[in-house]
Amino acid sequence: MQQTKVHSFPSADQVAQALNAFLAHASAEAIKQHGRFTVAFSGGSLPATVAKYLKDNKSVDFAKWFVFFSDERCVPLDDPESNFKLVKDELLSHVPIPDSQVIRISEALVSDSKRAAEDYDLQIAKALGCDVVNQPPVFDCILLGIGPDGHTCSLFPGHPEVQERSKWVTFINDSPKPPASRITLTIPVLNRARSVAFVVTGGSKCDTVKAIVDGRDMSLPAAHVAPSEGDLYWFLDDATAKYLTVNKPAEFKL
Ligand SMILES: O=C1O[C@H](COP(=O)(O)O)[C@@H](O)[C@H](O)[C@H]1O
Repeated sequence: MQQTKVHSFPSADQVAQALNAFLAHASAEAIKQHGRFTVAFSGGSLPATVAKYLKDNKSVDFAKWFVFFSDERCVPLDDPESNFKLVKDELLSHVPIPDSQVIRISEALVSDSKRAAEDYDLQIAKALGCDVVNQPPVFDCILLGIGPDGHTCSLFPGHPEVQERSKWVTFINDSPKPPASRITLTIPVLNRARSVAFVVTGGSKCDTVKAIVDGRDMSLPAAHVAPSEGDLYWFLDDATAKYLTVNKPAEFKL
């Protein structure tokens, strides 16, 4: 891992402003270096925070974005539980990302999570032009949330998917948080990204964030996220970061 950078801001609104600056910068750098920006979104509370200012940022070249999902619930794409629908409603419907560059779960396979995961793996390989066996995917940025139980993506404490090291996308049919069937990126993929950013606001997960960031409690799946080459960011509000003893500047510097 290059560096862990923890930022804590007085309000969730300021977290959204910092994320806007962070993603505009990460996007511009990636496009300068290799002509596109590949970014994976989580669901839950994250898309609204990420999109709040970003959706109106005219400096971002959204036409060169390729959007993926760090996890997805196995439900139809218009279901309120769908992470794709969340990201679409918050961001994709407001910015000019070509639909063909939004790599989503195959709706025809949502009743079979194993096949949906295999298919998503192939879709990622095709979109990124990599060989899934020999060239595992390297995303420019992966945006992650956490649950109060320390889950991230659909990697839940005590579940075998957390230990998956050979597949890049796997599936779960007994998620403790509904819906039960999901697909998810695995730890090796998260740890090959050029940058990973956790976004947590609201205060209710302050103990969990403390256990992950300060405690490195490996019983919590989010503590396994440690990009080998990339940087790891935490974008927090003060209510969530209140127990952290690490340095946590309230600014994001380019
Ligand atoms: O089920 C999920 O939960 C996590 C956390 O969601 P939040 O609403 O507590 O922020 C989310 O990151 C993940 O993508 C989602 O599928």
